[in-house]
Amino acid sequence: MIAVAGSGAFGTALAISLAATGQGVQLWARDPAHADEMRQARENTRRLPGVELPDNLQIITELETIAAEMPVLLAAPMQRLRDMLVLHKLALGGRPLVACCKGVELSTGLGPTGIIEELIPSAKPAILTGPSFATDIAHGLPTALTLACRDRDAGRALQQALTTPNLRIYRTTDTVGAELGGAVKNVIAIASGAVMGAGLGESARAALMTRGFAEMQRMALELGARPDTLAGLSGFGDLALTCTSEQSRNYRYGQSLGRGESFDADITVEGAATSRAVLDQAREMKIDMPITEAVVAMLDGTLQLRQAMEMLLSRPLKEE
Ligand SMILES: NC(=O)C1=CN([C@@H]2O[C@H](COP(=O)(O)OP(=O)(O)OC[C@H]3O[C@@H](n4cnc5c(N)ncnc54)[C@H](OP(=O)(O)O)[C@@H]3O)[C@@H](O)[C@H]2O)C=CC1
Ligand SMILES: O=C(CO)COP(=O)(O)O
Repeated sequence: MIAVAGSGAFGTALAISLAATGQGVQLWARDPAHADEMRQARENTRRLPGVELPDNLQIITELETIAAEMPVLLAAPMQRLRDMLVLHKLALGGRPLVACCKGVELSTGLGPTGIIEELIPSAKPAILTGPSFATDIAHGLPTALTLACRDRDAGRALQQALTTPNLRIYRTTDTVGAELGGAVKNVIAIASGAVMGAGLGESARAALMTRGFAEMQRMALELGARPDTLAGLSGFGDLALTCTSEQSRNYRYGQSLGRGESFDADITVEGAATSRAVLDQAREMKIDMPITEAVVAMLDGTLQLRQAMEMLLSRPLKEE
């Protein structure tokens, strides 16, 4: 038995995938009307339309009903994770909590496991991240993810619990690397989408992805991440997926910036707030992150895409 808190696209997809092992899965929705809709339609029409919810997936609206010590996957957006934990602190304590969000909190500079540690010290924090689109997971397409947990034994148990026939889980204790890979790749995906939206070409995108990967490494290694984590699913893997697929909301958001079009403000775009949080931290640590800086300036409207490209191309020539 396992529980997923948050019935957005990703939480629902993970719940469906976990249910495919035959075990009971509880999926928590914060909005009772949404829960009722899902119970009646056996589908999450709001967030993940077109996929049936299996019979062994139970929709719940009270986190207090989840059995003690059972792991809970936390599938709220990054900037909402704190609110969710504050509200449900008692129900979530004393168990493994697996963050399924990507990013850095704007108000504190913390990643998901840092927020869990701060608010629910009795929990065992972990993060599930890596290249995967919710619809792919929900349709049972093969996917590989990284589970990062500083507690080695808890990490092993979670790896077993979260593996499904189509979802292969790799394990690490490097939460810093796993979190930063997932956070920075969304910033670079916005930049990649902008370059493609403006018609600057695939060669420019490849350069941006590579130099974006260098930014990811610069910050993460300084913070103690391991190089192999960044080269793995949660870093390079997710960067490659998100910077090249129109399934990605961060990429599509970037495309609309590049085309000078507006974008639906209700769509979750984690890289927007995270780019600002990463840049704040980079400035504090005196780390050079020019692509992140350009993304933030474009989001603030202080720089147009063409100017951003000129800025990046006119930087002093240096060794790779
Ligand atoms: N979608 C994907 O393909 C993937 C997503 N992720 C990550 O998963 C995370 C969630 O994204 P995703 O599921 O796609 O987002 P969605 O936009 O589909 O859904 C967001 C969900 O979070 C809920 N929520 C919002 N605020 C709160 C809150 N304060 N407390 C509790 N729940 C809240 C929403 O509830 P309500 O509906 O009631 O508003 C909704 O169910 C992101 O960090 C994303 O990067 C990772 C890999 C793949
Ligand atoms: O994280 C993801 C793919 O791994 C999903 O990307 P988006 O949030 O950009 O849709």
